[in-house]
Amino acid sequence: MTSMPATPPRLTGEALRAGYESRPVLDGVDLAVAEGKLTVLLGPNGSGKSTLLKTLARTLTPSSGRVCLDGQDIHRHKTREVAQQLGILPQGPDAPEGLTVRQLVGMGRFPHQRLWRQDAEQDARAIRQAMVYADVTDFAERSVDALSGGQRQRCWIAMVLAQETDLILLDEPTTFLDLKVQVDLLELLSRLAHEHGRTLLLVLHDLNLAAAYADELVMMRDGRIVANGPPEQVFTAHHLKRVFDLDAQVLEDPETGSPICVPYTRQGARARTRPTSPTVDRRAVS
Ligand SMILES: Nc1ncnc2c1ncn2[C@@H]1O[C@H](COP(=O)(O)OP(=O)(O)OP(=O)(O)O)[C@@H](O)[C@H]1O
Repeated sequence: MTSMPATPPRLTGEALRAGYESRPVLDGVDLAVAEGKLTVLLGPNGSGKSTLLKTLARTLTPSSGRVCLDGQDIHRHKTREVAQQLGILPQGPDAPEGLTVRQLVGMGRFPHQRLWRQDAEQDARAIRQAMVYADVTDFAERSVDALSGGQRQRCWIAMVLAQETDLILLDEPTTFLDLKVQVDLLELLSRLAHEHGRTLLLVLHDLNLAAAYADELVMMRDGRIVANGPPEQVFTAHHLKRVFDLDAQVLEDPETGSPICVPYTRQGARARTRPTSPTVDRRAVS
């Protein structure tokens, strides 16, 4: 029996160098974003994660190397064509003043609309579904700028979901969200990949959530990829030290088998083993 050929990656970066005016950031990055999987980009502040995301989404033009969408240089595709296939949520986006949640989510439909051709039913369905997924239906008619940081973040996520693209790039989508909402969102994104075949690339800062939900982890430092592969292979004490300069031990989640990192907190450990106040033996007092 012949095995099915693996789907070739639709989005790739080859030998990417990119940055801002006189500040080079990406230093020769090669990345093929795994199809139908959830990939998480990890790295310390300033390591180039957002720059890589923006370069892959065509928001930033590389000074050398190229990004390919379906095998063709992404800059050769029309903007609308790219927007129909790739949705990006940048870090800390701003909504125009007074915009309601429903209007913001509706903006995700722009790439699918033309002056002379609009499918109102399809748009309304996509907007409704995205609002349910991101759990923002309750405040659909409220102004985005009158919401809390976490509620606003969910509205932006709904907007990207309403775009109904196969490729979804999210820069720190869990910022401002409480832990339960972070977990709910990662469950949803994971379902989009595993049940609906979407390809997701996210930047996260929470190492353990990244290790728990990612199919692939990409670890960056100083504009370069240091490690790339399934969490069980790359989420190691060695890489955490090399990428984050973090001293930690990596254990295995007894339920799921996912790697978990426990940072060594020397001060904390010392405080626990050396109590600051004298211990009182209650039996001696009574
Ligand atoms: N618009 C800009 N103009 C000039 N320099 C920038 C700009 N955006 C980012 N940089 C610089 O590029 C470098 C990489 O930034 P980038 O935002 O890609 O890092 P990051 O890994 O996403 O960081 P963080 O985790 O803090 O969001 C940093 O030194 C940053 O100061």
